[in-house]
Amino acid sequence: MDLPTPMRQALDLAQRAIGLSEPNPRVGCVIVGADGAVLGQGHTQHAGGPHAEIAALQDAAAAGHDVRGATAFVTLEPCSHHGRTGPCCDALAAAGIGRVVASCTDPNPLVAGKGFARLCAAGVAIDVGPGEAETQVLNPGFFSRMQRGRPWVRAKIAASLDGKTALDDGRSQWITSEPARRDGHAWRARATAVLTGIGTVLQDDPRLDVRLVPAARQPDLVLVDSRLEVPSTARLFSAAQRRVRIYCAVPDSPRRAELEALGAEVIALPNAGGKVDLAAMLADLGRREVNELHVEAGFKLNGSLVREGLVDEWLVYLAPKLLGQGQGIAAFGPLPGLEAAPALDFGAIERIGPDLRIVARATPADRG
Ligand SMILES: NC(=O)C1=CN([C@@H]2O[C@H](COP(=O)(O)OP(=O)(O)OC[C@H]3O[C@@H](n4cnc5c(N)ncnc54)[C@H](OP(=O)(O)O)[C@@H]3O)[C@@H](O)[C@H]2O)C=CC1
Ligand SMILES: Nc1c(N[C@@H]2O[C@H](COP(=O)(O)O)[C@@H](O)[C@H]2O)[nH]c(=O)[nH]c1=O
Repeated sequence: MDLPTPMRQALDLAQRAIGLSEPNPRVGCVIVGADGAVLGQGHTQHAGGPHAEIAALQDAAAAGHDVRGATAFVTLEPCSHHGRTGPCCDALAAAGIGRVVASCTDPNPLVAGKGFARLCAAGVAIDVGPGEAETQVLNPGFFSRMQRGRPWVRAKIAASLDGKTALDDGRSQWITSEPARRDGHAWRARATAVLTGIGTVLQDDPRLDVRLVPAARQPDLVLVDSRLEVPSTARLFSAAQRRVRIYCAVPDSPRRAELEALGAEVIALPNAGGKVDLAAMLADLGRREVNELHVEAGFKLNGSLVREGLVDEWLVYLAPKLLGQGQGIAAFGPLPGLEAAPALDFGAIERIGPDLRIVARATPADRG
């Protein structure tokens, strides 16, 4: 079905909220008069700032447009609750908007349908549906958190053409090109948080921040470190204004206070094997409003995440290089074999500089 032009414009605006609106969804709004002229438009701003509908109403007011009787095209059900901002449905009704066309109902079970009900009660006509699939694709993390109580997990891997992600001795070396690494930073920037394992920190001392592309905010850093071995001097602590959470398996470690003094939050979630309980960690991150979780980890943590069925999407960069048998480390530790392998669907495949970028998603049946 062809989308109405204003809804297409609203979806384009929603894209601009990527990396900005966390933990709020990426939403766009276009207000159109009876003659089809655009009266105001906007998208979700930073958390605590205006939602898309308010930004569009403000835009219309700034241009001196009268929106009474106009139609608001918005990519998600207008909110009905007092959160960091006031309810958008009340603002639309108070401004005299005559009709709201929304892509879909809010996936938050606590508020779903309430915005529409309030608009109806205020005499505003409602249409729901155009752009629903596009809104879900744009907001996998928000929908995942609301519907499954955990983030959308996207694991990035940078590998040689034969799938090796590090040298045998674990030495850090760039495998992929500078354009591919810059592209990887853009994916970091859209995530609420970046996750890594202690093995990667001890080997590479990575920063795992966004430096190669502009960023409205730095994603949080999440570290899986069973025994709290991360050195206090690790570079991941040096990024300014970034929240660092460390999941461990030792509730009473003497290192906790030292790491907390560096500003890190330390959370003990042990599993039966004395490592971090990864499913419980994802549920905890969901409660802490993490929408998209960008994983850059080594073969051990990647392997555990795959074996537990916790990865929703793969972002794989392949460099035109071959390391061959006996050289280089595979992207994953042992997996259960071809019969039990998780089913994946390829999505977009693009060339980034000299490398390839492949996006693959776990099929819905294989997502947790
Ligand atoms: N090319 C690429 O895309 C990337 C490559 N790398 C490379 O990977 C290498 C490091 O790999 P690796 O040592 O596997 O590091 P990881 O980042 O996978 O960290 C692994 C550690 O996480 C801890 N852990 C805690 N709970 C769990 C759990 N439930 N499941 C699995 N692990 C858990 C374990 O520590 P403990 O035993 O203490 O419990 C384990 O040793 C480096 O050489 C690095 O350069 C890393 C990232 C990306
Ligand atoms: N080797 C490799 C990558 N490795 C990943 O990048 C991390 C370093 O991040 P930073 O310290 O922020 O620059 C490193 O620890 C590992 O997770 N990434 C890539 O895009 N291409 C590559 O060839």
